[in-house]
Amino acid sequence: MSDFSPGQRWISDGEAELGLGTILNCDARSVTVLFGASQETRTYSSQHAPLTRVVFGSGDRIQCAEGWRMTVDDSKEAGGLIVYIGEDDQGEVRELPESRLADTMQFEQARDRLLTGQVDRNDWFDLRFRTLHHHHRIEQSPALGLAGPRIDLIPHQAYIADEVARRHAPRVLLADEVGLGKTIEAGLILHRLMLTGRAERALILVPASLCHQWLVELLRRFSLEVTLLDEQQSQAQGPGNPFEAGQLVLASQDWLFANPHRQEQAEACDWDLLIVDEAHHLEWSEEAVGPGYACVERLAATVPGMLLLTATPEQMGQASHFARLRLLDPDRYHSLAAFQEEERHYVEVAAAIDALERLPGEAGERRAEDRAAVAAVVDDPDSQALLDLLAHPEGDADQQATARDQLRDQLLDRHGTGRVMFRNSRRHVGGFPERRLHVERLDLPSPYRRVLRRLERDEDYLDELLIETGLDHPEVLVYLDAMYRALADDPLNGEPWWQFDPRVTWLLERLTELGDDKVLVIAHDRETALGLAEGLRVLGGVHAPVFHEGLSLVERDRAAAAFADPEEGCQVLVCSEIGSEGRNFQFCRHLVMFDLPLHPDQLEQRIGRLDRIGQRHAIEIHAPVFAGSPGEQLLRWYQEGMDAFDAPHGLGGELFEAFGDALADALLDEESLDEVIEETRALFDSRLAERDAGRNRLLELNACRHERAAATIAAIRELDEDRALRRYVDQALDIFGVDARDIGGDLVHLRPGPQMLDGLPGLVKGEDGFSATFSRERALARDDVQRLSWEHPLAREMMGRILDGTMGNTALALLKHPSIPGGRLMAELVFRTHCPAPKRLHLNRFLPPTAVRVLLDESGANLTAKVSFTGLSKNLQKVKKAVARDLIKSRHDQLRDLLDRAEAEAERELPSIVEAAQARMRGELDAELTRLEALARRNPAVREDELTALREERAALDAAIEGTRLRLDAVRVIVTIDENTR
Ligand SMILES: Nc1ncnc2c1ncn2[C@@H]1O[C@H](COP(=O)(O)OP(=O)(O)OP(=O)(O)O)[C@@H](O)[C@H]1O
Repeated sequence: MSDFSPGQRWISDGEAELGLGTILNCDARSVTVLFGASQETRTYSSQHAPLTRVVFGSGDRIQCAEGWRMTVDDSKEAGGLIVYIGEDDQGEVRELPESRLADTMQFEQARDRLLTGQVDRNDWFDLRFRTLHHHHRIEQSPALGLAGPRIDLIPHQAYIADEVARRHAPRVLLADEVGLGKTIEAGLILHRLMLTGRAERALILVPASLCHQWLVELLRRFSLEVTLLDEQQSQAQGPGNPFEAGQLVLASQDWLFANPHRQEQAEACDWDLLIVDEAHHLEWSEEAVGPGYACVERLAATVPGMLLLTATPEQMGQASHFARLRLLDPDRYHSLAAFQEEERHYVEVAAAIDALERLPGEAGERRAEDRAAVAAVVDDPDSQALLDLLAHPEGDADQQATARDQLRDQLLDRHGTGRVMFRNSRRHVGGFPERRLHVERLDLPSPYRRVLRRLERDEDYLDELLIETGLDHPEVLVYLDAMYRALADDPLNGEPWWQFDPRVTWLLERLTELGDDKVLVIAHDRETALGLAEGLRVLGGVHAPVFHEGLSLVERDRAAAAFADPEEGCQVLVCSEIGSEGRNFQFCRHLVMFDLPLHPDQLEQRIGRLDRIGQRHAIEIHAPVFAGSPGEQLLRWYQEGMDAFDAPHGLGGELFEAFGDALADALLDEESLDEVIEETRALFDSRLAERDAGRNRLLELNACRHERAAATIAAIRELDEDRALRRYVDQALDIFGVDARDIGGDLVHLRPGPQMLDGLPGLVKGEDGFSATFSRERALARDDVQRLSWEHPLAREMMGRILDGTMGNTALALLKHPSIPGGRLMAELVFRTHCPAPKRLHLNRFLPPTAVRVLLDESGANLTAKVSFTGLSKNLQKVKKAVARDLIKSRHDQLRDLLDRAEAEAERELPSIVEAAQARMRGELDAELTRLEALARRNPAVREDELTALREERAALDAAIEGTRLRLDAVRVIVTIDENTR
């Protein structure tokens, strides 16, 4: 006999998402149900229909198909149908037959699901509670967003990422020396902003040659999937705005800067962050603004956050450097003259910081001098008090250490470009390999000699040559092969340059000598690189891929990969100057400068391909030069004028500006060259001394504050070593149906199981899955292995699905306990704080969803403090769903009562949660606000909009936290059974 009658409301146990069903017809064999909200009809066997009758009780809110709502007081039955009686929102008493209930009524809340008999597996409930617990912990970690990426923990990077990513709409210039990890820093900042909800959309503009490297780094190291956009992709997108194609869009500067229509489309989008790599190419001068600069300037006017990356900020001159700072903050950087004046003052500040480190020191003149040096730059009573404490001869050592740190931080905060620009140098970071220069003097071959001799004899010939070749000065003198090619019409210049140029045979010999060692060759010009590769092939049978700006991305990546492969790869890669910029070749230690660049920063860029984090050997720089040629003079200028091959010093740009023209004129005249070298050296030495004392010293001190870096790294390590992660992930994978197999060596292979829930990142049914490890070190050693962390997309997806969905929000379990008789009921309820606020406020750092657990026995006594979640959970036994549903039906009213009581118990906890969150928020933001306000009075690098944003943020957070409510998140019914029940 069936219990069904037409018009009754039932819900599907297996497909609750269909919504509320209505019985259409039924007989002894089958029952047909219409699910109106989803327009689906299902027919089941009457005996085994997976359906649960929906019955509401007193206090439940229900909705009529016409839209009005009421709170149920009572119910009656008429012709097999329930009629609910209660008050509508106007206070009017109404009746509502169940057949008139809205089809769309949601059963997502734990209470509704439980009372309509929808119970999940017991272990899902466990996982839900644990998810809430861990999520609450992780969201408050100071390492959030920095702990997941697969990178080594390097202090200056951790410091910059933490300092920048905590700011509102950060706008900074990341200007570490070549190869110190600016891409990694930008990736970390982006990752943290994304994870904390402070940024959702970013546009990343990089030179074409680096697009693929960025794409791979962001994916492999940060698990960030970006959309690579080019003209072909844009056209394939159809008529819409192609920049809307993804949250993170990566595009080549070469493409965008040349394409006004695409620029307009990029500007029309809402971005939170703009990242521009190799930003020294954005040219600006008072007379002319380059197309790249103009494009970025327009974007900068609307995009709130901006990261500009360059290793050589002054490569295009100081004015151009200033112009880039202006992009970041036009109010602060309005006058180049004022900026230069400010920079002069940094020497004084750096001296004060050095003096500070020595105080109190021995009594005497030195102490007085040091004190005076600090006093000269201190102009407020607080700092003065710190100085007094520090300089006191009998002061307490610990207090003095704290005062020293505080005063140093204040001085760094208040002076210089430190807030806007971060520049770490090798000198400051330490631990980089030695560089060794090997110069090979070769005889000038006659075709080159012919022209140079004539130049020496005939003063007018240079002009003629420039016109004839179309080359610039001094390129025509330094790149003799290019000059030779340009004179191709000369009947004497019949054979290709590489046939007679001794650098080619010299290189072939070097390659043989070096055996298996990889060799990177850089030549200034693309034609030289191509010709050289041909020469190597024809004259020596050596295959050398060429890497230059004319190649497509795919071709370039193929060439780089062919070189990188440790076993199969070729020994040598020939690159042109621009083609190699930003690329990672630290697996190689021999660099051949086939010729020399004309700008010291380009020289440094070349060496930087190898001298990068991860380089384990001394770097061997091989430079073949023609004896007595302009190329050799240029080498002397670099070597004798500025020790350019020894280590980066960041002064090249200034020296080039001062002496570049004189050098060009002196390349054919040894005597005047000696003078240029002497003058260059003098300026270099004095700038070096100033740098150590002044601007760069300040920048360096500011680019990595060691205590903060250490604290950030400690917080990351804490998450790395969190043993709960492995337990949690194992449990979650099991529940989501992912097979996890230990494959040794700290590795686990994850494969989709037959019952896997769909849509997990990296796991597609029928495919193989991926290998992963929890160990940072293992993940760094193996590119093919992913690193599992709390921030891995798979962990985040599983946690998100649980927290945002209904999974495990109801359960029923049995408890067998010697001291509790059978047949008793308990309810374990988990309430969760609910505090709606815009994502960008990142409210979770102060008040992440917080669980309040309440355990009641059937009399309503609160057992929460006596019985812990884990203590209880491990003694519970699972039960079949059908049995669970019957048990719930039979204890319906009692359960409703317990749910109401529990709510009142939980509410008692709310004020202390709110108070604590408010205290945390105020403690942190008030301190930050006070610091910024104090700073803003002295350092114009603090933007007014930063202050306003912080004040608004504090007010918005205060209001949001104040409005926190508790909601029932999950409920588990526990029924006790006798000891001897099996
Ligand atoms: N924390 C890190 N962990 C692992 N590898 C790193 C880390 N930092 C940097 N590297 C590696 O060092 C190399 C240089 O880093 P990156 O490319 O970010 O430097 P850069 O400063 O942007 O260089 P360039 O000035 O040439 O553009 C890259 O191969 C990068 O993967």
